[in-house]
Amino acid sequence: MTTSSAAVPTAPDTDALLTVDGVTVAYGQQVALRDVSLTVRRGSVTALLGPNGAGKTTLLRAVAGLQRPRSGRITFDGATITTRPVHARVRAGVCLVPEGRGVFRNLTVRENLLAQLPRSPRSRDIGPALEAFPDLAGRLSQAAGTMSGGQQQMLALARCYLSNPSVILLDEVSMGLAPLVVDQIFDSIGRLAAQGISLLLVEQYVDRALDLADHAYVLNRGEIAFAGAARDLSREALLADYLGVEV
Ligand SMILES: Nc1ncnc2c1ncn2[C@@H]1O[C@H](COP(=O)(O)OP(=O)(O)OP(=O)(O)O)[C@@H](O)[C@H]1O
Repeated sequence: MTTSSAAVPTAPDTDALLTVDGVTVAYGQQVALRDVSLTVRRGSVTALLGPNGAGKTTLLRAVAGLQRPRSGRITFDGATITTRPVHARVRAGVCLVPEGRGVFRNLTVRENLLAQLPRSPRSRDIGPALEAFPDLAGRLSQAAGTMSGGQQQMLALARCYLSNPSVILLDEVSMGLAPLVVDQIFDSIGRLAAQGISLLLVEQYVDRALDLADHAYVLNRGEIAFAGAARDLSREALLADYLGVEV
């Protein structure tokens, strides 16, 4: 019997940390994601771009376990996690910084950080977060809701960081912040990436996202319109070719 070249198995993508494979998500009759596939490689930054309503938040929520796909598969670190509950995904190393920050406004900075940790007293150490986000160290007793938007966003990042993630899903972390503060946030997430944490970055500041990213995907109306190297995607091409906006 002869073997054809088509029968040669392809090597598994050992670089892949997170894989979204043919995922469809619908809200009732409305399909928000249609057969979407995406890979986040170990130690890489992946930008997920697209217009309002494209399905970016829905994709992050599906990966985090907040939205059940209608079909398709999500794998993380070699295991299928499509139907695993949120807390199991956090424990495995998947953390979401949601749109709107997701900090407890009435709790202090210290309480917000402690709330991220397991109950066991031995593991109640918020030191690593304060080392990574030193601006929070002087604000431990301050109610999170009384801090600036940028400081709250830092706290949201610090909370994620404490769960010792392998991948952080960032949903428009720069939303509503002044340009100088956006710089600080990007510096912080650049430092997380430099530590080897993979990032899946949904961002309205396309240029900044593409500067930081290795890979990029463009979602449009629930479908992938571009997948490739971030350096191959300019802001102009994104607008003109994928979103149909004259530039
Ligand atoms: N809870 C929901 N119920 C019904 N439809 C929803 C719900 N959440 C999102 N959608 C719809 O799903 C589609 C994708 O929304 P999604 O928020 O994922 O897009 P997005 O790309 O993150 O947009 P934005 O940049 O505005 O946040 C949109 O048409 C939206 O109206």
